[in-house]
Amino acid sequence: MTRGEYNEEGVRKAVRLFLESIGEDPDREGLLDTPDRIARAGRELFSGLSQDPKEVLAKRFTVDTEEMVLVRDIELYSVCEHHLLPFHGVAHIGYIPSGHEVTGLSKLARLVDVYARRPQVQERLTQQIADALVNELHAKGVIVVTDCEHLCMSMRGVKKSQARTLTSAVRGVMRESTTRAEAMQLILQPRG
Ligand SMILES: Nc1nc2c(ncn2[C@@H]2O[C@H](COP(=O)(O)OP(=O)(O)OP(=O)(O)O)[C@@H](O)[C@H]2O)c(=O)[nH]1
Ligand SMILES: [Zn+2]
Repeated sequence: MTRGEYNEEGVRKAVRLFLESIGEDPDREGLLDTPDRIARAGRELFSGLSQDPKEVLAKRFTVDTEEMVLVRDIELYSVCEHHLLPFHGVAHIGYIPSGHEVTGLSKLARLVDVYARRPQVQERLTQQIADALVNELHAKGVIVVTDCEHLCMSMRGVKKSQARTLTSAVRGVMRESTTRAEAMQLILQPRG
């Protein structure tokens, strides 16, 4: 299925209809600019839909290592596809490069955003990050762990504000127990 372009006018109309439908007056002063604000904010919040992870990981360089690279506590903000409410937390990404080929550290954080800035479920987000590192960077092994709070579980519904959801995706040589244990130890290590 092909995706459409982001349509600001469509979002403006939908937000106006939404406001009317919840019993609000979209023409009262405080709400007059809201459809336009949401249309502009949505362009940013859902920008990942039009971004290609290949481009994010296209620039690479060589470093004399085939040891694990791990960036942890990468902030992430996404929107759950069931309620369109935010879920947010952190991603930890570890990978073992292939042929000394690495990506810039910031690109790992950009990769998180490519997949987070779209309607998501946490499990898929985690897997997509891991798969991009295998497919585009040809990483020999990858571990991605995400740790998030879902507002659909805290501000409504079951209202469990302390609940955190952790999901992981492990690929290639990172599945071996010693390598995986090393990565988990780095992820769980208290901040120094
Ligand atoms: N597996 C998974 N579930 C999610 C995620 N984000 C939200 N959910 C869940 O999606 C489910 C949707 O359940 P439904 O029964 O269709 O919707 P609902 O009636 O609004 O459910 P409640 O939240 O239990 O009130 C809920 O259990 C949410 O907690 C996610 O990233 N992964
Ligand atoms: Zn939800």
